[in-house]
Amino acid sequence: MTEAVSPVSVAVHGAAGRMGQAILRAAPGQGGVRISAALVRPGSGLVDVPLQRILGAQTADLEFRAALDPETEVQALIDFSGPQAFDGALALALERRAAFISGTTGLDEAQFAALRRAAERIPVLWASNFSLGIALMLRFSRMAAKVLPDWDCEIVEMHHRRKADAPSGTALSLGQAVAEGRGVGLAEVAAHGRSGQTGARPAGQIGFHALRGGDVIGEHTVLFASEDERVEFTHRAANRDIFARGALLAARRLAAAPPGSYGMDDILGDCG
Ligand SMILES: NC(=O)C1=CN([C@@H]2O[C@H](COP(=O)(O)OP(=O)(O)OC[C@H]3O[C@@H](n4cnc5c(N)ncnc54)[C@H](OP(=O)(O)O)[C@@H]3O)[C@@H](O)[C@H]2O)C=CC1
Ligand SMILES: O=C(O)C1=N[C@H](C(=O)O)C[C@H](O)C1
Repeated sequence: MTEAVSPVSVAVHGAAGRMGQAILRAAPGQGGVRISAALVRPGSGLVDVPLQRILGAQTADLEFRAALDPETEVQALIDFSGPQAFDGALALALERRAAFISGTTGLDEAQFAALRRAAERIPVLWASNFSLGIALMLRFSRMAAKVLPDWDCEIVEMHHRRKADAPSGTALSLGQAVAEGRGVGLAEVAAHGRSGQTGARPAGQIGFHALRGGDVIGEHTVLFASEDERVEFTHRAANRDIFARGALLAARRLAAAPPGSYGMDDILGDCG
């Protein structure tokens, strides 16, 4: 993948949120990118407030805005907002012919279809998780599911009390990887939580369990159990910088890429 030579102009959509702020803070330390806009919800109390007043002197010398100034250069748009705001972000990237990088979870099928259509016109990367550790865990999970076809698989995740969607997008991606490893459709084998007289666990089921509490940034375990043994893969995020760095790296790499649908594997390359 050819990288842009001069710093890539990046607009952040959802800039007031936990992830938006993490990206704005991480950008100055990450070479090859320049924040050109920080977009917040129209009506937000942050409209026209300088970023540096909220995020410190190292961040870009810009104000939060509710709309993109027509003069502002945007080569990549990074979106971490919510399903209700996602369509507007994608429309903006298409209008500007900018690369679209989104980590927003809880999207519906129509929104994923819109992403696929957009990829015919601009570079698009949607990932439920931008960390290196989860990219690796997706590979392990697919591989383990293939090697251990008869073992029971359960996916457990825990997040902070403010998370709006469940199970997490990452848990669903991990479930998808397991289903792919087994050559089955996830929708046919997924079970979300258990309660009451459930009966014995059906063979081949993939169970999802979502815990919520406190300020947990994101923890995921994929567990495979047989009668005699158990294998567990666990990833724990210690901060949001791991997601921010992944999204900024994707922006840098995709700004000069041809239209298409990209994944974190395209960005990170072969980890071996
Ligand atoms: N893929 C990954 O690696 C990761 C994905 N995520 C996902 O990213 C998303 C955001 O997470 P998080 O930052 O924790 O959530 P927050 O709720 O902290 O942030 C979302 C932000 O989007 C803002 N917003 C709402 N509507 C608009 C709009 N029309 N224009 C611009 N901004 C808008 C909200 O504004 P307001 O507060 O004013 O309503 C809020 O500040 C979630 O879907 C989450 O699951 C999170 C972490 C990592
Ligand atoms: O909302 C969050 O916080 C997170 N969401 C993503 C998800 O739904 O998988 C990724 C990460 O775990 C944090």
